[in-house]
Amino acid sequence: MLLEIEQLHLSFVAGDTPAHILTGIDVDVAPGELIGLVGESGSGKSTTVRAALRLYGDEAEISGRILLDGVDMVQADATEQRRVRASSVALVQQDPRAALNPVRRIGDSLAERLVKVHGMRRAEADERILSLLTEVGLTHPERRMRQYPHELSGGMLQRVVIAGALSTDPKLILADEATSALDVTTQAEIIAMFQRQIRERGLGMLFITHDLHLAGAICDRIHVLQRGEIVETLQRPGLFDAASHPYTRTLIESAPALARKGRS
Ligand SMILES: Nc1ncnc2c1ncn2[C@@H]1O[C@H](COP(=O)(O)OP(=O)(O)OP(=O)(O)O)[C@@H](O)[C@H]1O
Repeated sequence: MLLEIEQLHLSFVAGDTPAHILTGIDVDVAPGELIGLVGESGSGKSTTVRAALRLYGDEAEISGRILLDGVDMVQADATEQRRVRASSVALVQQDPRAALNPVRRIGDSLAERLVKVHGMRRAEADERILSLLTEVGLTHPERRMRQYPHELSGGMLQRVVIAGALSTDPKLILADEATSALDVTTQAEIIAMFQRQIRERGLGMLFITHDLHLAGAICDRIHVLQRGEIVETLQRPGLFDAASHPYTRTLIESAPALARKGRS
């Protein structure tokens, strides 16, 4: 298993009264699986991912078990947590501009991690990045490497961020609303590329989205999150047919009929 979250509870403790955010979350992702975590804004999706990576400090109190690539991230010290984050897993978030340094050329930004953290020679890093930029569907990859983030569109930049995420050969990708800000065509292309990576590299992916119908079109299994609690898990075959929780039914029915029709 690449990710095993078992009975994760989380409270933010800054301020006078602790805010209890996550209640008993259970999520597993195996190699080659595309697992959805779906809920409305504020339901706790990003908090679950950030907690799994142990990106919170003292402000969050965590209990439960989080195994990332076999390492217990709750018990591991900070050095071990950093090692797992650098080698086994990649996080892709909604805003690619936040993930890239605006005053550095794209090639320099992407190569830096490979050279500094993974000890690659710069020429080797450049070659790898060039091939990944091509793989994620960017035209003129050599030119892109010399450009700055402001010279590229949001969709192109998200492809750059995904190439960077794949460059360290992670086993697991945490995609947190990674396609939500993109137009439908780019979204479809990036999702097709994710699916290819999952099939060809045996990657596992936790796909976090507020869009239940999108998750329904691509995921093997979907956990529905409401106010920090998984209220229902939808499985194939059947998926939406078996949905019984009122919150899941509301999410199913709230999508425009056209979108439902297009994706069914
Ligand atoms: N650092 C923090 N301190 C206190 N509360 C927080 C913190 N981070 C998140 N929260 C609260 O936790 C709850 C869940 O937020 P979270 O960002 O995980 O939701 P989400 O489902 O990812 O929503 P969105 O799609 O809008 O990002 C919210 O009520 C939010 O205000």
